[in-house]
Amino acid sequence: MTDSSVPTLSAWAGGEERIAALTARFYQRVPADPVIGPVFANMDPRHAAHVASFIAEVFGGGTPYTDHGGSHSGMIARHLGRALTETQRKRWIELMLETADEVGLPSDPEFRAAFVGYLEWGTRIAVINSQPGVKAPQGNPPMPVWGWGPPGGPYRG
Ligand code: HEM
Repeated sequence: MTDSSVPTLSAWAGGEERIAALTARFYQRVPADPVIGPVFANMDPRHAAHVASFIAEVFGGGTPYTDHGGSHSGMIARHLGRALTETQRKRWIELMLETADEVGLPSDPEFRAAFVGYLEWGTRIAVINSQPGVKAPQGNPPMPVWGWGPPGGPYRG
């Protein structure tokens, strides 16, 4: 049984709109970044919005990504063959966390622990899937689901 008085990570962050503000600013900053700028040289103009709806869905904010035809396997497919490096992964996270501060995402310990945990997990999965020879997933793997984790709920002082 889930406790309905505990907000989802998406709701705590401010919903898909706030997550979209985060990704919009992040991908605005990306082109000027010497480490990850080149990785996104041919970025789709809707990329930031797609990543926002993906994260909102993973964070319990409804199904905006799958409602628009997205799937976990589709997301994985976008990373295949890119041979992402650990240096690029680390810079992606660093820039994302700087941007989270810049756009004022909640900074309480509970939210940030869950957020960083997801970014660590998600970026490592992206790097693994991007290595040469990794094939597209079979079938239709479910969307990941991320919650509050060990802290167990939002910061209440
Ligand atoms: C939690 C971590 C991550 C998430 C949730 C994520 C999510 C996504 C999603 C949803 C797409 C598909 C977007 C679309 O359909 O337009 C995508 C594409 C892509 N991702 Fe990621 N990603 C993550 C990590 C990374 C990292 C660490 C890198 C590289 C350092 C990366 C590089 C890319 C690139 C280059 C594309 C294709 C962009 C384009 O050309 O339009 N991703 N990602």
